[in-house]
Order: sequence, then structure tokens, then C-alpha cells
Amino acid sequence: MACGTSPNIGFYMNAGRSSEDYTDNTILECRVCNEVFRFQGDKVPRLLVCGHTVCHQCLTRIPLHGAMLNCPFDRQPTQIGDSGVWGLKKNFALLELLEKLQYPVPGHTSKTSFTEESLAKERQFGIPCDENELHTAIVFCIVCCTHLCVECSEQTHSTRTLTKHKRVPISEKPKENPKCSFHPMHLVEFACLEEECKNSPLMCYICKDYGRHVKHRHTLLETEAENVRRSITSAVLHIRSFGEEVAESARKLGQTIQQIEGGAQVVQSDEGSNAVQGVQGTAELARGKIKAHFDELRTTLNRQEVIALTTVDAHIREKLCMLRQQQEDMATLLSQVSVVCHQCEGTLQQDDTKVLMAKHDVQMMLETTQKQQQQFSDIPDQLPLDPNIPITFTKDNRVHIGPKIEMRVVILGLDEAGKTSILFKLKENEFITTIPTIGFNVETVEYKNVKFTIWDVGGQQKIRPLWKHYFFNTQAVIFVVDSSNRDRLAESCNELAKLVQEKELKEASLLIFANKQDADNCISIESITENFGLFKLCCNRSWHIQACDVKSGLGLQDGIEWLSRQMVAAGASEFA
Ligand SMILES: Nc1nc2c(ncn2[C@@H]2O[C@H](COP(=O)(O)OP(=O)(O)OP(=O)(O)O)[C@@H](O)[C@H]2O)c(=O)[nH]1
Ligand SMILES: [Mg+2]
Repeated sequence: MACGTSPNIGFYMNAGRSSEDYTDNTILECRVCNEVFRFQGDKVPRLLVCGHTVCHQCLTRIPLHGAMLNCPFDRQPTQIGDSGVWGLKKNFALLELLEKLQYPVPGHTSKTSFTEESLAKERQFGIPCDENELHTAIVFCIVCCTHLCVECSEQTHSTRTLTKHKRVPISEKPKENPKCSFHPMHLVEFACLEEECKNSPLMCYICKDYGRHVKHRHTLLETEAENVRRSITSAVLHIRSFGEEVAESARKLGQTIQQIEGGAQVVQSDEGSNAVQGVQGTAELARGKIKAHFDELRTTLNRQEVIALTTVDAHIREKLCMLRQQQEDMATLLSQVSVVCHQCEGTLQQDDTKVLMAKHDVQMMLETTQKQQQQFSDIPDQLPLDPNIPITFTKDNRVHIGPKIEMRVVILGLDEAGKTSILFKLKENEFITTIPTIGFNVETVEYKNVKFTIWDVGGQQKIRPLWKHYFFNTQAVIFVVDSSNRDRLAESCNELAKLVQEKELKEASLLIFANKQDADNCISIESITENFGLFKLCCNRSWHIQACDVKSGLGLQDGIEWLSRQMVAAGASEFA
């Protein structure tokens, strides 16, 4: 581009931009490579002895003739010292012109103003001033490429031209590419993109054009660095959001720990003010529940113990009372016998006439005594001489004395479900003709060692409110469902749902008879189980559903067997 073109160069401070940044708007270019001169680095303009100016990079590519470098325009030689192209002077006039075109603000001064704080910050880099090594550099002149302290910066750049040199704080000094480790005379300018070179991608132009990266895909170092920066920035963003997630989880964990532990917590009142309040943690709540549960168990156990003792005491009282009564009877009998003996002996002592006269009375007495003797000889089999008091416990901690375990059962269900039919089938093994029950029927049914007292209560809607009067002391509920009547399933389920919530039936076992299984198209126990949601409805209680039909008696014994097993606690089953 020719020198006279209209100056319209964008403001820039970073000497490391790629050539794409300098379009038609730029004016000062190296005439060898047609790239714009820069304030420093490989595009800095350097003067040859003949007066021509070539960029640093192009000069490094011109082959040397001994210590001489020939000008690419007029072939005039320029002596190159030990420091090579680096030793050639920069074309400051050109650089100033370049700067002028780039910072055309009237009255602009490059004087950098610092606060005490920012001065201290720049001094931290500890770079000595290039003018006086006893001073610490604060600024970097990007035209002269020198590090300067404030005083030296003012002194060395006091002329009208130099004062316009752009000087930036040390912290903003443009980075200069390092030297190539294979060709130390040259700067690293490119990055190799081949996979095999990923561990050492840096290269100078010699590596790129003639050396180990010949024909490798490559890009400008700055471009690749920018790509890497972008990917790192996006990774950092990702990691930050990951970090936030971790922090959020940690916060929630902390919150959960606090909720478990409880203790003093800041709580906002209705008026909006904060107050410290002792909050009960879930650990404490759980402990409280356990304590309450065991307190309740202890209370129940104590109550059951009292009832059991009362039962046993009543039994003992009754037994002792009967034994004492019999003991008294024996004493009376004994005294009667001794009276008879005494009278007979007395009669024997008397004269013949008196003996004859007493004969009738004596015979009467002896007959009575013989009768008593006969009665007495029958007694030993009936005498309650067994001192043992056989005790059995059922699962509900009721005490049972003797070989039979007694169980109170109530049969409930909708009207016409077959409750009465079931009761009489169990009792008499007969399928009787029934009439709707108004009130109740009660029967005892024995099965193995269990004696069931079964209360059958009418199921018509208007008398269902009376069911509750049969709950007290009930150890099991038999709920009868008419499996042949699909239309009343929901009503039946509804009644069962109410029953399982009854407090008095909390501990009662639940046997569901799916009755009338002999009917066509009857509902299976699986369907009833699902339909009623029995697993949910009856959780925490012992329950069982049994298919049955009263006509054949199918399933009834199985149901009663299940019921008896529910009652019998470990140890009591030996009576079975
Ligand atoms: N096919 C068939 N019919 C039965 C069965 N069980 C009972 N029934 C009949 O069902 C009807 C009602 O039987 P009940 O035993 O009186 O019914 P319930 O549940 O006692 O009725 P309420 O006393 O009104 O609550 C009667 O006609 C019985 O013969 C069975 O298993 N199969
Ligand atoms: Mg009935």
C-alpha cells in the first residue's frame, strides 16, 4: 500500500494481531511481504545502511553473505553484528508516523498517570528501568520497546515527537513471542495443527517452511492461542457452573444435616424480623416417636398384665372357693360318720330290749351313711385335686387357663353376603335357609384348641351403626364379601375401609371371606384384593382373604385354621 493513502487506522495496542486485522485501511507496509509494520516484534521496521526499510521478519529471511546482508531493493550490503538482524536500528521516523496515524487525537499525550496504588502494583514486576537500573520500571514504551520508570519516561520522551510515544503500564506490556528453540535467531510465529505434533506445536518460519513441520497444517500462534483461550474460557465457565452445582448440593446437605440435628436456628417472624429459635430436628422427632411407641407398648402391656392377673386371680379364687366348699362338705360328712359310729357303739352297750327298740333308727342311720359312702366313693374322680394352673398366652397377650383358648370373633359384611349361613355351616356343618338378621346371632365353634365365640351381626344398612357395639374385646373380624354381586363391591369396600380405621379393632386380625364362589361369573380373590386395594388398606395388621362357598363348605376350614394360627402364640400351639 502506498504511503499517501488516506489514514484510517483503527486504534490498537496489541502488537500481536494477525495481518488480517490490517486491511485497506492501513498504510505503512513492508514492501517485501506487504504486511503492515508494527511497533515491535517481527514486523518492526528496521533501517538498512542504504536507507531502505524492511520489516524484521523479512530481514531474518534474507540469506547472509558472511556478515553482510544485501538490501532486497538495491543490493547494497549492510554489516550485521553478533546480534544479527536484532542489532539493526529501528526506523523510528516510520514508527512515529505509524503512531501518529494510529493515535490522531489532537493534544493527545502518552503520559501515563498513576496513583500511589497503581505505582506499587507496577513496581511489583521488579523490572529495572532501561535508563537507570537503580530505578524500577513502571511503563513500557511500545515504540522504543524500553522499560522505564516515571522520571526516565518523562526525561527520555520529552521532545515533541517522543512525547507522543505510546507508553503503557508494565502490567499491560504486549507480550513478545519467544525464540524458536530450534532456531534461536527466529521468533515462534506459528502453531502446528498436526496430531503428531500436539506436544510441541510451536514453530518459527524455518521449522514451518524447511524444518520438521514442512507441509504440516498450521496457523498463526496468536490465532491458535486465541482458540485455546476460548476453549479454556468455555471450560472454566462449565467448571464454574459445575462448582455452583457442587456448592448448591453442599448447601442442601448442610441444610439436611441441620434439619436432622435441629438446634438453634434463625427463623423469620410474621413481622419480618429474625429471631433465634430452638427447632426440633428430625432425629429428635424420630427418638420421640420411638419413645412414645414404647411408652404406649408399656402402657398396653401393663394393662394386659393387670387383665391377665385379674383373670388368673378370679380363676384361683373360684377354684379355692370350690375346694374349700368341698373340704367343708368332707368335714360335715366326717362328723356325721363319727356320730353314727358313736351312736352304734352306744346301742351295742345297751340291753336287749333297747337294742331291739333302736334297731330301726340305727338301720336308717346306716343306710344314710352307706348312701354317703357310695357318693363319696364316686367323688375322687371328680375331685379337683390337680394343683396346676395351666396358663396359655395368645398373641394379643391374653391369658387363657386350661386347655382351650377362647377367642371372640365378630362376623360383619353387607346384608345377604352370607354371614349367618357361614356361622351355621361352621357350627352345624349345614347350609341352612336363613332370614335377614335383625340384631345378632352368637355361637361357639371349637376348632382344635381354640374355642371361638362368634357374633354374627345383621348387615342391613340401617343396622350397620350398631356394629360398633360388638367391637370391644374382639380379637378377630370375619368380613364377608358376596363375590357373586359385582354391583355392591364398592359399597362393601367402603364398609371395610371404615372398619379397619376403628380404634377398637386396631389389633384385631382380619379374615375376609370371598363368599359364594360357587356362583357363575363370581369375582376372584385376586380381583377383590386389587379392587379393594387390600395391601394398602390392611397394611400393619394381620389379614387374609379366603375364597369360600357355604353350599359346599369350601374354604371355611382353611379360613378358621388361619384365624386360629393368628391367635396362638409361640408355646400355645402345643395344645393344637
Ligand atoms: N350360592 C350361594 N348362596 C349363598 C352362599 N352363602 C349364602 N348364600 C345365600 O345368600 C343369602 C343370604 O345369606 P345370609 O347368610 O342370610 O346373609 P347375611 O349376610 O347373614 O345377611 P344379613 O343377615 O341380612 O346381614 C341366602 O339366600 C343364602 O342362602 C353361598 O356360598 N353360595
Ligand atoms: Mg344374617
